[in-house]
Amino acid sequence: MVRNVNRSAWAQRLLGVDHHMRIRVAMTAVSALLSAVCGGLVMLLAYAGFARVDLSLIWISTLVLFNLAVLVCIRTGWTLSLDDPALTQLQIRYAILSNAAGYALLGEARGITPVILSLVLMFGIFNLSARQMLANLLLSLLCFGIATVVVFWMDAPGHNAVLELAYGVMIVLVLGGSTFVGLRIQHVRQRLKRQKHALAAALARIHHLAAHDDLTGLVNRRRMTELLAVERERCDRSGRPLVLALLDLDLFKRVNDQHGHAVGDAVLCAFAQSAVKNLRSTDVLARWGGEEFLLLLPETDAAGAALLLERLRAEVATLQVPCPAGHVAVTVSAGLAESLPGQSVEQVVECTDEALYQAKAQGRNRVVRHPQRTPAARSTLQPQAQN
Ligand SMILES: Nc1nc2c(ncn2[C@@H]2O[C@H](COP(=O)(O)OP(=O)(O)OP(=O)(O)O)[C@@H](O)[C@H]2O)c(=O)[nH]1
Repeated sequence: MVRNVNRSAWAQRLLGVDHHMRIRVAMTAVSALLSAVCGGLVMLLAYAGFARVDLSLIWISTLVLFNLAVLVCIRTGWTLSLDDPALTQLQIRYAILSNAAGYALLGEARGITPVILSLVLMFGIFNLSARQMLANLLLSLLCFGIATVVVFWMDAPGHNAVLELAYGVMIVLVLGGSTFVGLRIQHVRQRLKRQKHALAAALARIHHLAAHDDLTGLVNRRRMTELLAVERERCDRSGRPLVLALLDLDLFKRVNDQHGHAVGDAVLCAFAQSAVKNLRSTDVLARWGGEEFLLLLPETDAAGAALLLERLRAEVATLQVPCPAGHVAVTVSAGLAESLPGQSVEQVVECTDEALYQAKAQGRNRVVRHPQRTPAARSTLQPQAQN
């Protein structure tokens, strides 16, 4: 257990804490390790007489030093502000130049360099675009073409027209093949990425549909019930009363009967839009039933809520919803209630329903506040405003 903790502390120190940093450092370290192994192989070939030891040493030293410098730059966070914080393109471009130089300098051991390069190109698969990969392939072919000319020009040991031709074909095949595989993997990755985004969008849409009313776009009854439970707990903690209002479009059946269901739907939408415009961002208006809407007013006392509802009622009365016959006008009635200590959400909603019933009974197009907070008025419901 203690050993595991020590090991992870060491891993954190070496690779960093950030997930992306860890991946960058690990990838660069693996690439550096592979370069070191390839360098070892070249040295082996040099000591076996296939390449000049001094040139091989210079070639390997620059390769290892470059890799170490890149590793330090990444691990210290120096590259974080760059577009390519993993320095992938720089590493690959360096590998292309270095291996092409190796091809020209390493004598009979030069055949190993295109293989090393194809290995390095693989590291670009995850970070480079298809365009960058193709550009790297072209640069590789160009550099190795120049290196081949240099081999002939310098009369490098062991060179021979047939052998160089074979190497040339192999270089094209190895680099072209690794780039092709890289492009395929890129393609699959891009498709997976697109599918992931599409799935995330579909999931967000499903969440939205589960919580919202299709017609008006308002929060639906299910979601409102959850929000009410949360607000109830908040009120319990703060000692504030829960303030709710139930709103109902007046004589809405008549709108449907006279103008048709589609116009009725348009009226519902127009009402919802107009109401939302008059609310604060913290207020929540939900479609509670057919033409019934429940309004949750956090951080608002009943007096403030009554003022807001009155403003909303007046605004709705000015609505003119276009229809084939001209315009439809509607009014709204509202029942307002404020919770007593210990009252459940259902009880408060019941109070709003009673107040709404009174608003309708008193002639509609008005706001009625439930009187349960004012004991003197318990037997009568108080109209707040009327036309
Ligand atoms: N167009 C449309 N109509 C709906 C929708 N949901 C409910 N309704 C209609 O709303 C009407 C409600 O009518 P009632 O409950 O009788 O009440 P009202 O005519 O509004 O009268 P009061 O409430 O007493 O003012 C019914 O005709 C329902 O069919 C809807 O989504 N779209």
